[in-house]
Amino acid sequence: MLLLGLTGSIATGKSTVSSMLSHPPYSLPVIDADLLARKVVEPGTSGYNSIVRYFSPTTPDLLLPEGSNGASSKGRPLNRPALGRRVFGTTEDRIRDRKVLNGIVHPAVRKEMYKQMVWAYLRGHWAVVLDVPLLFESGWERYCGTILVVAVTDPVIQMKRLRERDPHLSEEDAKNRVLSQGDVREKAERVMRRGPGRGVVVWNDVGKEELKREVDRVMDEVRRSSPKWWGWLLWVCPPLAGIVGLVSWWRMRRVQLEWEEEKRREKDKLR
Ligand SMILES: CC(C)(COP(=O)(O)OP(=O)(O)OC[C@H]1O[C@@H](n2cnc3c(N)ncnc32)[C@H](O)[C@@H]1O)[C@@H](O)C(=O)NCCC(=O)NCCS
Ligand SMILES: Nc1ncnc2c1ncn2[C@@H]1O[C@H](COP(=O)(O)OP(=O)(O)OP(=O)(O)O)[C@@H](O)[C@H]1O
Repeated sequence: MLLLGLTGSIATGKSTVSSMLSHPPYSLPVIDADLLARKVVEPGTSGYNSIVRYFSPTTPDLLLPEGSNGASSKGRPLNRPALGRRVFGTTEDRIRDRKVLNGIVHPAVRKEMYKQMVWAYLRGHWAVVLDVPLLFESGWERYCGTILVVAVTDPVIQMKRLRERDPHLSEEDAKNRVLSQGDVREKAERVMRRGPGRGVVVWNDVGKEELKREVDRVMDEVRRSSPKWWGWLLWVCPPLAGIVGLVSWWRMRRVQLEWEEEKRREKDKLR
């Protein structure tokens, strides 16, 4: 089964693309990391308790008021925009707090993702989509046979779509969110290093019709490098699937390390 990583940056169109991939003619199962990241911090979970322990002394509005939607005997839900204001941004304390939050949420999300991947494999799907906004930042890159980056060439389009979709965000909040992630154009360049069919970019600067055509174009490329019959062969022969998975992991790890080394060298030159 092909692990098809789907990433990009905030509001570049990942959810729109994942919805296209989950419908015919693709009908692929989608594992949505954002959705899981919400589930693992619901009141009563250990993720919720850790967040409340660390953030509540310094964030008075961390929880939604009593009687709000989702409140139960297990506690009041997190006030996500307030927590977002605490962790998104480029100052030292925001970066530190973001790391703390990631350290609480990411391991729990990974566990849920493993469970859903096994389930998709048992059901015989030729591929499963891993919709992970922070795919490169969280180290998932090497596990994916193919990575699809949804990108826009113009950051103004990204900000405009973000503010139209989330009108509750101020311009500063929206900027802080965009700046909290790696540049999507750099992600697009990075993914191409993986080679044809292993790294693909869907450009999403124009309308949704054009986006659909872009998705069809890149999925043709993915299918050519990972045809259905190959998926079936791996399914009926789990040891072969294990070997192929290991080889792919090793090759993609090399691509990842080479990229990181190159970026380190570039930074050193600027010092
Ligand atoms: C800070 C939180 C509570 C804000 O919640 P809110 O509902 O306002 O935003 P939402 O979760 O829908 O995220 C929107 C987008 O922000 C970006 N984003 C989310 N978390 C992070 C992060 N830690 N670093 C950089 N970007 C992030 C992603 O592109 C995401 O798609 C929430 O984003 C969170 O818990 N983040 C930490 C967990 C995480 O990394 N989630 C991403 C997938 S694993
Ligand atoms: N080609 C397009 N033309 C016009 N609007 C678009 C296009 N693609 C996406 N959008 C809109 O832009 C907004 C952001 O798209 P989407 O939610 O798919 O992004 P995302 O990358 O999943 O965001 P996030 O990282 O916040 O989850 C949505 O309101 C969506 O309808």
